[in-house]
Amino acid sequence: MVLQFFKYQGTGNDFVVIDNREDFFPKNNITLITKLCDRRFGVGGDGLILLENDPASDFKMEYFNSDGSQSMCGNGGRCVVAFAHYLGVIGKDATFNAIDGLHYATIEGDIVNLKMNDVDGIKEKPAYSFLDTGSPHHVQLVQNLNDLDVKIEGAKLRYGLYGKSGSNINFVEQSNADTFKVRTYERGVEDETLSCGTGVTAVAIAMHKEGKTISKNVKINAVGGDLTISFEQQNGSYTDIFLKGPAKQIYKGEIEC
Ligand SMILES: N[C@@H](CCC[C@H](N)C(=O)O)C(=O)O
Repeated sequence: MVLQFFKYQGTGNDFVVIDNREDFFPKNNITLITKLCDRRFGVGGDGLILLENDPASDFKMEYFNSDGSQSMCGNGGRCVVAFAHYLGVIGKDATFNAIDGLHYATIEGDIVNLKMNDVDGIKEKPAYSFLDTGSPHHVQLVQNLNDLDVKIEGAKLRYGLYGKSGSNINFVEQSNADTFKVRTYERGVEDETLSCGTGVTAVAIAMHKEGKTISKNVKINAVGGDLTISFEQQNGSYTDIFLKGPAKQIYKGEIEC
């Protein structure tokens, strides 16, 4: 089988993206998914995204981590909106279904502003917060973020604290009143990625909840680029959450599978 693919990145979180509106892709074939995401034997990427038809919205995003597991991906969501725009499936805005439900997004140039689901049930512990922004996230403030071995320290927490299903692990350092540097260990990739959209969303909300910032327009410097998270807060719940930043096509190609 020859597969046509596109490669996208959102602040360095990179994805193999496939137009599956004709429903040809064998989604149960985990070996194929892991091969496509393999950086030596395949195309390479932190995950695979299928754009599909959806009866209730403009399209559906099926997201797979590079190990074949599934969850919500914020940067993937921004990239699939850019892909839908490139294909002519959407104009300047879109609604699409994902594993965590319906999302709204706008696109202007290569900037995608993606609405995330409301967040509540934030668990605050002395050393960290845990919350779900479509995917589960541990958020922990650290000193000397640049010197941290994120793969080693992230894996310890991912497996040690969260059992089999695990969590993504975000390490954070505050830069100023409304800006934070973030490095993320992603479950399903089992390594540090250059950016994680649901992760930086979790960081912005956790930092606001912990009182580290009073801003509702939080700036994040991820390793692969900058993102902005805006939100409202009502009775302990976070609503109107938007994740904004660049999403770009890098190249397209074909692979024999
Ligand atoms: N990179 C993603 C998150 C992808 C899912 C995550 N690895 C999980 O399995 O929970 C993002 O941008 O949000």
